[in-house]
Amino acid sequence: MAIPSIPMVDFSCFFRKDDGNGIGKQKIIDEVGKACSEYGFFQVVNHGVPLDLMNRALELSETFFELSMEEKLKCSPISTLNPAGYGRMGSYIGNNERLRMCAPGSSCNVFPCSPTGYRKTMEEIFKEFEKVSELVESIINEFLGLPTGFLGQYNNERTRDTMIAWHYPPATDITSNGRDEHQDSNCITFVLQDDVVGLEVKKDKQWIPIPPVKGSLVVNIGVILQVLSNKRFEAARHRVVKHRGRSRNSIVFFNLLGTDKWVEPLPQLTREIGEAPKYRGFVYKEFIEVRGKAAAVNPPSREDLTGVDVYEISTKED
Ligand SMILES: O=C(O)CCC(=O)C(=O)O
Ligand SMILES: [Fe+2]
Repeated sequence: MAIPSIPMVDFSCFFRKDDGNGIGKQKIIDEVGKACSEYGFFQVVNHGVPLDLMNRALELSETFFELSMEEKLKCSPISTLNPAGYGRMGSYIGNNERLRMCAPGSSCNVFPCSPTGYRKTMEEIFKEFEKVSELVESIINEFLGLPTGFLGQYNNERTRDTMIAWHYPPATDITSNGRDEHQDSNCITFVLQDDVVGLEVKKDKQWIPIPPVKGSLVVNIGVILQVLSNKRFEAARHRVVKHRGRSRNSIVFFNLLGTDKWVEPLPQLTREIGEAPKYRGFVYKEFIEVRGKAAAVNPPSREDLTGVDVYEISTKED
């Protein structure tokens, strides 16, 4: 049986002045909506993030992760509560590594002096990711038939957004595990991958590889949009499998919600059209706490498996 592939969408008409009567944009809105409903994933080209900036960010990240451990550890988070900085998954050398950053200008950011220009490049691409995430959010807003600008006004705290540069050393005989199967706990995620395969999405119990395509970004839906959309969209489960011969670098941008936000299936997609909500409402930070507690019980790498199922309203009759 042929392995299906996730849809590729071209956003160029959103950057042209001559889209006639908007037919081109409507086609893209429909394609994005269909991809989010069927896969929770798509790839996008002509998204507005400059290609040379994407290449530079990946190259500089690769150079950073090649530095000595002593140098990299100088970028450790400034406190245990600090989200930004260098970290390894597990304690042994050769394991997956990451450099996490908060919004440019945030006092929690820790950047290396070398390679030169790394900080500037990462801050630049962070800003570009913010723009493309606002565009995708507005496309989703249209597809769901919400009042113009509704999702943008609801999800209006950009200071919480996060970006992670990942480095996955090659697979060994002991492990090929890059990231365990998980759902993202945010609204929308953007992945810039280098040319090494590894990212996979689960669809109908089958793992579908997401091939690297030069100049493209991978977009995936997080659990918050799954709840808001009353499960019209699924936050697909995905994982990273390490390559046998090569290391892989990616830069992942997470569009996150303010921690005090109330999350529930939107009334426009439930009450107002006579549809039963599939989830109970919750405050976003409550969900983060639930996940944190689960992580304390389960091995930490399984943390992301805890989804929003705990808020699901059972439709079975007792
Ligand atoms: O590195 C990647 O391609 C994806 C990583 C990922 O799924 C995540 O950080 O949530
Ligand atoms: Fe993820």
